[in-house]
Amino acid sequence: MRLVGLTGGIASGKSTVSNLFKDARVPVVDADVVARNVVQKGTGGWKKIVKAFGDEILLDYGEIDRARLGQIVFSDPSKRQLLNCLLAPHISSGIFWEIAKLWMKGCKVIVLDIPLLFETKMDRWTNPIIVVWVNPETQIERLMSRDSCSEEQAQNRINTQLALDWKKSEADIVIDNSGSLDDTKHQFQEVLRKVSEPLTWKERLRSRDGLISVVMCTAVGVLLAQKNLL
Ligand SMILES: CC(C)(COP(=O)(O)OP(=O)(O)OC[C@H]1O[C@@H](n2cnc3c(N)ncnc32)[C@H](O)[C@@H]1O)[C@@H](O)C(=O)NCCC(=O)NCCS
Ligand SMILES: Nc1ncnc2c1ncn2[C@@H]1O[C@H](COP(=O)(O)OP(=O)(O)OP(=O)(O)O)[C@@H](O)[C@H]1O
Repeated sequence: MRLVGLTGGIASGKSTVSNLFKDARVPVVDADVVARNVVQKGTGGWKKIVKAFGDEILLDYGEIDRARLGQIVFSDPSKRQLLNCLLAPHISSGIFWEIAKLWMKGCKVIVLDIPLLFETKMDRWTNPIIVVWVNPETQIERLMSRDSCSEEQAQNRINTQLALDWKKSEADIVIDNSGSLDDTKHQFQEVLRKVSEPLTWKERLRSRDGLISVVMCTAVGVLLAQKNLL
């Protein structure tokens, strides 16, 4: 099994690229979706947030007010760290289960779309690592327009993550998403070709079919050895 890391900066275009993978029928685990699921009303993550941030963080129907929580944590590093610590175990086990489900289905290449891949050190588990990069002006423009926020708010959010240029320097593959969507789609074709290359023997061993083959071969070997001994 090949775990492909897909990361970048806020609003750099990860979801745009992960949609291209989905269109190409490559399964994607989206950490933002996992992070949303683990704080749904009544879950362990939800209880921790309510305990730490109080009832004021809830909407009328009991779900977390994400916009409000975002305002708090993106303007206060200690609160952000608290939220990260509370949710990290839930998010990593959520991602683990999503991978396990796809592994059991026999998927050989899985894309992990994780915004904080480097920050959470999950880059250790992925190879290759794709970084979706944009130039700073485009990033801030797209973030302001998507989230209807001020330049200051957008810059604050960007500053909460490791520098996108540093992430780019750590990448195995870089997609420059500063241009048009067609330009990104064009680069994506080459990326898809690379991630779809035949698995290495290590990756094959980690796949469901590889593990089944190893277990079968071992069982046959043990049976043959026993037969020879009798
Ligand atoms: C702060 C929250 C409530 C804001 O929710 P909202 O719906 O407005 O944004 P959403 O979850 O879609 O995230 C948008 C982007 O913000 C960035 N981001 C999210 N959390 C963080 C964080 N803790 N630190 C830095 N950037 C973050 C990511 O680039 C992400 O793609 C939410 O992002 C959250 O619960 N974050 C903590 C969980 C987490 O770490 N998520 C990232 C998964 S690796
Ligand atoms: N090549 C492009 N041309 C024009 N707009 C784009 C392009 N790529 C992405 N966008 C727009 O920029 C915004 C951010 O893109 P996207 O949501 O894919 O980023 P993201 O990295 O997934 O964001 P987040 O970190 O918040 O999850 C979206 O509104 C998207 O429609």
